[in-house]
Amino acid sequence: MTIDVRAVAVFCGSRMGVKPVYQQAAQETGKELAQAGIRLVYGGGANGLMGVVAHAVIQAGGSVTGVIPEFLKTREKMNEDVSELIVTKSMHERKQIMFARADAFWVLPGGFGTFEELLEILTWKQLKRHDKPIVLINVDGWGDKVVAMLNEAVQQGFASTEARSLLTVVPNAAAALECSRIAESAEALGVDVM
Ligand SMILES: Nc1ncnc2c1ncn2[C@@H]1O[C@H](COP(=O)(O)O)[C@@H](O)[C@H]1O
Repeated sequence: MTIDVRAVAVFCGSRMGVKPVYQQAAQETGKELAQAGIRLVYGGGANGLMGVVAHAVIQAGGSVTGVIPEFLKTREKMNEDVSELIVTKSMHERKQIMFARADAFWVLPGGFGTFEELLEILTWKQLKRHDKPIVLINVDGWGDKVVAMLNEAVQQGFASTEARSLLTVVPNAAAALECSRIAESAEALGVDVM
């Protein structure tokens, strides 16, 4: 049985990064979500890869919820083109709303903010605050060092192999979609695929 993932939160850079392949992957991700009828939940900005993903969803006829704190409206260039725009009072409120609205979390290339979002959602899962799929889309090896850092934490005895297995690493958005659905389906069946 496959359960529909209705909304995916995508964490990614508010900058473009240096390789064109990052933008291509962001575009592909947006298109993939729209074609699958899955709503994008994201940080609400028009800048960087965040803006590229949102634009690609909109272009492909999909739905987008942007969640942006008041203080970032200018800095991250609030995206007025989205289907639903939520302006929050704080970063904490933004995180809470994005968490509540998403059935899965996908991570594309990004900077410190993206790392923070990934680690927070992963540690919430480690602490059993949720059981939603978390998928890192490892565009052109971008995530290799992030994954190496997590593996090193296990090797040094600071994290369990079980905790490490809560993050799935895939090469592209099509694979992210597939494993998000498999994970949802397995949860419904009570099967442990992690
Ligand atoms: N400390 C943070 N917590 C949550 N989100 C954050 C934080 N710092 C920045 N962000 C947001 O993350 C995305 C991407 O940031 P990059 O640094 O470009 O990866 C952006 O929406 C930030 O507002």
